[in-house]
Amino acid sequence: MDNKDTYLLNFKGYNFESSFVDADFLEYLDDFEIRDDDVFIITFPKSGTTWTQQILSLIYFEGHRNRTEDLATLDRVPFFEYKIRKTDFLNRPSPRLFCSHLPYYLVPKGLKNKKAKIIYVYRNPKDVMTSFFHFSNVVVRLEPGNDMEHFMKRFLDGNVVGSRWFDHIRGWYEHRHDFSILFMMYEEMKKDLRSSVLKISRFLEKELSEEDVEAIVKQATFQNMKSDPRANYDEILKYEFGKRTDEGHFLRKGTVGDWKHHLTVEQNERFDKIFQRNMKDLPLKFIWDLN
Ligand SMILES: Nc1ncnc2c1ncn2[C@@H]1O[C@H](COP(=O)(O)OS(=O)(=O)O)[C@@H](OP(=O)(O)O)[C@H]1O
Repeated sequence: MDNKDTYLLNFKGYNFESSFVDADFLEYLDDFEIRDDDVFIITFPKSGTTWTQQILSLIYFEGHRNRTEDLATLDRVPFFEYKIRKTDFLNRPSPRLFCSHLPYYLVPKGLKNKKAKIIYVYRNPKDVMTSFFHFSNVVVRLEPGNDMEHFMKRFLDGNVVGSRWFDHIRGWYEHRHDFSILFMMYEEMKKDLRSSVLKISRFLEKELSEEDVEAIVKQATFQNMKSDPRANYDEILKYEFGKRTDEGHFLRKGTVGDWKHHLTVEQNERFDKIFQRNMKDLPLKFIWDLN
């Protein structure tokens, strides 16, 4: 392990956020005991983790009725590798729901039993980078004072939490046959949330009534999640971790194509060239804009 930056912890070539990670747990990841009914959301940061946490929590907890209890989405679908809460989430009763940013090669080997399920959510990387830039420079100030040029270099070089975006998605895609995995695209979720909820519930073999679906879709919209403190990290970051500034929100815009307002023409062309070089043989489709 080595510390390239104060907030990055590199373990086996992958960058973690150092403040929430337990080095002993990382050593034990491979052997962590997976149960057949475990469900993992896996993402590169800023690709739709919180959104899918909310959908999953509603499918499993109480999607069919109003959410009355106080439990945050994060507590229903906690992070696997990050100790964000003190509770022992790992030993919860089944079914355990987790979210994670791990690369394919660091997840517990038990996931290869193909019984436990993985939902991998991906998003076009220009919007991922834009969202990440905002989060790191405005919401929590991991990298105060940096401009997009500086951040883009870090993002493309993989000097961010999650390491290189290209490696993360390629790894998971190329090893998809080793796992029981559903690929979801942020932009498709944005285009048609209802179909996305149905796709996820079918994959999880969870039957939903018409009423359930309506309630889940309603509670998983950007506006609803932004105004419900249980469904976003604004209060958690501010009052529990003391990390959040008063500027910006964890749920910032939730749109497709906002990168156009943040990248110069030259930066965009440079990004495209690097994207082509890294992705040309990967048959995944991307949506860069929804207009
Ligand atoms: N319901 C809903 N609809 C549309 N978009 C949504 C929704 N919930 C979260 N988001 C957007 O997802 C971005 C945050 O990504 P993550 O949740 O993956 O972040 S993290 O990795 O957990 O830190 C961040 O994107 P940006 O708004 O572009 O910054 C969130 O706004």
